[in-house]
Amino acid sequence: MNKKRIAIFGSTGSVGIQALEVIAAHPDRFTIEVLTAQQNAALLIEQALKFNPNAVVIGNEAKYEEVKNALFDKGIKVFAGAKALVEIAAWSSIDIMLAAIMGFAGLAPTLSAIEQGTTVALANKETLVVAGDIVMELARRRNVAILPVDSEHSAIFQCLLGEPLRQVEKVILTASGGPFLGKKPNFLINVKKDHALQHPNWSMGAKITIDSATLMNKGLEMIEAKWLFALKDEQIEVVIHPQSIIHSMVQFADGSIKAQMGLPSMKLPIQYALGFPDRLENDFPRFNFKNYPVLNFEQPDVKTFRNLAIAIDAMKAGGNAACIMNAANEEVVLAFLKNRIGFLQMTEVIEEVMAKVAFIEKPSLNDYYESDQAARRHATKLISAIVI
Ligand SMILES: NC(=O)C1=CN([C@@H]2O[C@H](COP(=O)(O)OP(=O)(O)OC[C@H]3O[C@@H](n4cnc5c(N)ncnc54)[C@H](OP(=O)(O)O)[C@@H]3O)[C@@H](O)[C@H]2O)C=CC1
Ligand SMILES: CC(=O)[C@@H](O)[C@H](O)COP(=O)(O)O
Ligand SMILES: [Mn+2]
Repeated sequence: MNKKRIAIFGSTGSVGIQALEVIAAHPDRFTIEVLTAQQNAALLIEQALKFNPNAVVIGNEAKYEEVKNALFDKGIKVFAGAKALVEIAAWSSIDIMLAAIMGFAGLAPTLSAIEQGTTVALANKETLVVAGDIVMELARRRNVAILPVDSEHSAIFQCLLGEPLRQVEKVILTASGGPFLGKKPNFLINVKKDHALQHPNWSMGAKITIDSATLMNKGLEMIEAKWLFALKDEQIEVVIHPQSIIHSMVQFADGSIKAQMGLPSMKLPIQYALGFPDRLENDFPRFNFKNYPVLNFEQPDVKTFRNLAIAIDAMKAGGNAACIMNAANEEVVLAFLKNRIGFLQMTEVIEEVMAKVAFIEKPSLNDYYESDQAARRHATKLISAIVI
């Protein structure tokens, strides 16, 4: 069997590190072709020395010398900068590009891989939130498979196998509710990043962990599901499920519901996407029903966690609305992580930015880039005026 040559864009992040663990456990199946990082040169070097890729890219050009000096006598090519990420994503030697960069920055390399005709294992949900129409249309034209890595979308993908899309009534995305499930604004007004970073079930990067706490993550995931599975807005529902055992569900035309479940670990959806269509054996801990006598479900509180309502409105508005929202969200999450703004102020800034940046009904890719920039400029201005 030919080994699949994997490029991990964002190998130093939470998804990237777990992907390397999956790959290390299956040396008969996978080799590493490319690894990329933004700031973490030390970990990128360590990963490269272990996995011996053809090339690495360090996004931050100031770290090029450090990476080059560590790897130049190992026969590993070293590149730096955002342009290199896009160019190397187009290498024909890559069988699967794992898109695990965080945020809008993941869009350009992913488009480049799709343009080349390379299968994409997609963790970076922001790519579809920002420009889902363009990304999916390009994938259709280039006949490229986009394999979901996000746990909910992997669940839906698995539930849909063998089922015609026209027989789908709706998808039901499960949400843990985050660390502040059940809390009200009088509590949320005082929460700090240390508490918000304590996700009840998943260990993830900082940005997505804050998104889970505000429920923005579920809003982003509704938009991601819309594009991935060609759904109408009204076919996408969210239910709070605090245990994160059911990863998501699909309800069909006859009312039957299929759910995909298991312990909350990203290794399974990562392995499933990389190994697809095979299910690879592993030693991951198994779910035991006896340890979970009760699974709970409830409606999301969109009055308190307004980010979810904002994202639903953006999804329905279409055009560049979700792109503007995403850019504002990336800026406010960063500011919250730096203790520059409060938890509830994140939502206020996003709303103000969305009211300010011009709506475009049918954006081009360039329009998306410009909307992203305009939203960030406006968000930065609003954030800098906040005193906490
Ligand atoms: N973590 C999880 O369990 C899940 C994550 N996702 C999605 O996967 C993506 C990655 O998440 P996660 O792994 O948690 O994120 P992390 O923050 O842990 O890692 C992000 C990765 O992207 C790199 N990176 C950050 N900024 C840039 C940039 N501007 N240009 C190039 N590379 C950059 C980082 O490099 P460096 O560290 O070197 O700076 C790092 O390798 C996100 O879109 C997230 O929503 C989806 C489902 C679950
Ligand atoms: C692991 C994963 O896919 C995350 O997106 C996770 O679902 C976040 O949990 P929430 O349900 O709290 O947003
Ligand atoms: Mn998810």
